[in-house]
Amino acid sequence: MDIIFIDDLRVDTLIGIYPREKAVPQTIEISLRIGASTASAGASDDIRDTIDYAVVAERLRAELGARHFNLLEKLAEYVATLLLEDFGAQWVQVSVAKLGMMRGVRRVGVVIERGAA
Ligand SMILES: Nc1nc2c(c(=O)[nH]1)N=C([C@H](O)[C@@H](O)CO)CN2
Repeated sequence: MDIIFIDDLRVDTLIGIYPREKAVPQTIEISLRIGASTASAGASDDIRDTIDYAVVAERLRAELGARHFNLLEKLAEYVATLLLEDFGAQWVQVSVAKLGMMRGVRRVGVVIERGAA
């Protein structure tokens, strides 16, 4: 399977189970592996024949900037569903990380895979 990827996309969103996390946006990092055939864009050299990673990034910033999720698991599920249903991905791996949440830990997060590899 071909892969279109985005690494460490920074997005501001309300995320977390604590009252402060529901009121103050945090910056999270999202990394995506988007499984989709790139053969037709590889032949045509036309952006309309592929999943435009710039459009994906802007869509995620807009969607997540307007929402609150308690858990990273739920946010990752939301992103995976969006990529499969709205962007026509066949398979996705979604990694979502919070930064500096715990003393002595750089990042914490979840990685999920959805769709058919
Ligand atoms: N598996 C998870 N564990 C935790 C999450 C989460 O989203 N998934 N979230 C929190 C708090 O919101 C966190 O920000 C406090 O450090 C705790 N554990």
